Amino acid sequence: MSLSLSPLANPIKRDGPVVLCILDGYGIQSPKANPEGDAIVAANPETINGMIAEAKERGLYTELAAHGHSVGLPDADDMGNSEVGHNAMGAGQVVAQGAKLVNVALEDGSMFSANGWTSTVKAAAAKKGRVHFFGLLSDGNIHSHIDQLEGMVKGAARESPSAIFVHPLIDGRDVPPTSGLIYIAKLEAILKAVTEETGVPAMIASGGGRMHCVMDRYGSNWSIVERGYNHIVHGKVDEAELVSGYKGYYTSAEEAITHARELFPEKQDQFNPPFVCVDADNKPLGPVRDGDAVVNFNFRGDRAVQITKAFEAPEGAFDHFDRGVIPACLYAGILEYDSEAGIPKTYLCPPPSITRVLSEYLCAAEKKCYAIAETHKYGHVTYFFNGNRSGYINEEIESYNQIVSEPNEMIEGHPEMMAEEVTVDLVAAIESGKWDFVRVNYANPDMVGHTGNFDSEVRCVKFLDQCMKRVLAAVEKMGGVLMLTADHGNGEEMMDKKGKPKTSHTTGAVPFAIFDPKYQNEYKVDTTGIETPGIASIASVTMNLLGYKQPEFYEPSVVTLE
Ligand SMILES: O=C(O)[C@@H](CO)OP(=O)(O)O
Ligand SMILES: [Mn+2]
Ligand SMILES: [Mn+2]
Repeated sequence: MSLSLSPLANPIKRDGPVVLCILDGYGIQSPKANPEGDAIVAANPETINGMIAEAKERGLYTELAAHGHSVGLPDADDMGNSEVGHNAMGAGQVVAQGAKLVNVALEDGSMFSANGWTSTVKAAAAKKGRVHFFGLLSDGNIHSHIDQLEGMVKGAARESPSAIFVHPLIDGRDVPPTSGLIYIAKLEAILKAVTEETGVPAMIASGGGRMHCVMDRYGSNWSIVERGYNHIVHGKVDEAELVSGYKGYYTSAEEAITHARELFPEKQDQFNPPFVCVDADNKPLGPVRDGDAVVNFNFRGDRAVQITKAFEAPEGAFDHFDRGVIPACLYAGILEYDSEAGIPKTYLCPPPSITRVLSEYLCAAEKKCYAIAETHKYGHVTYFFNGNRSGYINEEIESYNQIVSEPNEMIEGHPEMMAEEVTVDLVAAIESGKWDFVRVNYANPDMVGHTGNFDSEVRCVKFLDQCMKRVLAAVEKMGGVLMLTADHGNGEEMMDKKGKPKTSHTTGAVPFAIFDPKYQNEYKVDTTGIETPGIASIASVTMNLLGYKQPEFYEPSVVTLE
């Protein structure tokens, strides 16, 4: 199939660029949610609301679905997330996502006969090695799912390894902020049943909070990865963690987490310190040894790539931290995380195949494309947007810019984050006249949303509104067109029904508004005949605004040209 696009008979003509502005986590509250928790409404962002009001008046506005089946998730009520949201916007197609593919491979058993499994778990077990699983312990279904872990632990036990060790990272970001012990109890029950039924000893060996141990992304803070590597591989808790009476070494995960809660009541699960489970002689239960298999059970790539590098890079080819004595283990990821870079080398389930993405078409049409975000979301507008591929499609006509983020992701005290720097760069890109298509992700509403701090979220939305004023002015000055939208909801639900802080994403729809100062009624936003208009439609709209028809297999455009 060729990548050439057919031109529209009557394309709209504008001098300036087409801009896609993604306010990450900026959703529309669903009627079921707590209205008191809507920080976006509370912030009353005048510029954004004014722009949306104008778009509504002109017929240039709609709401788009950004969760569940609209973005390829297994269940209709799965909340949205950045990976699937940016995949959908950038690919124009809804593909069955990793969450679903892993479920299928577990249900039909194909995971257990594939090479990924036999060359790691089965191979280690055959030599009486042990099998380790590490990853995010929850049913958030954004990075992982506890049911998938259960399926794999059971599958591993059937191979009769000498032991199974799980190193859970507690969540509190995709599930309620301090719900970790609920999942730990579920996991303990699973492991107990497996041990009783198969005779293979299965236990929790170490763990920690996801944002403090292991799950950094885009190289923002490698010390998070180091901390996780140390508790998983070496059964070691860094000295710096042993403060205020925290011991680091406990007889069970429950004891460790309970103690951390008593000592640090203000910490959410996401930031729980690392712990290592020890026996009666204070020896770690399950550090990684030569010949063991290690499975990362997170299916989403952004926060899985760095720890994978730490496991896979040979001696001398890794300089992010000192890994100590590196065990010769057999490592696998549950899914392939980066197809371009080939990470990981071994995986248990093939990833979704996301091909023929918007960027490929635009590059083939020689449209000049610019992408920008701060570090925490940089890969979202590049790697996720391009179908989980790192790097450029065509470096000669594309430029991707990363504004370096503060390494701390708990930014409630500084909800402005790097939005000012992003705005300065974005305005310059729009005004440069160099680009046909500019895309930007503003991280704030989502990242601040994950702190569960309502007032910070309000402050962040107010600040973004100031930024948008300058962005819209630049678009107007250049005679361009801007689409304002989001990848999923978050900031519109900062409290649950009981008024408690809510840190997770939502199932809310997102706004889709077109700002087009030179508009002369040439087209309209029109969703007639589209059953559930979703954010995957945005790729088609982008093509239309640039003068092309979208390919037939793309989701229908929500724009009709007159
Ligand atoms: O922070 C993350 O990893 C996820 C939530 O788990 O958020 P987002 O999908 O917005 O990146
Ligand atoms: Mn997001
Ligand atoms: Mn998020």
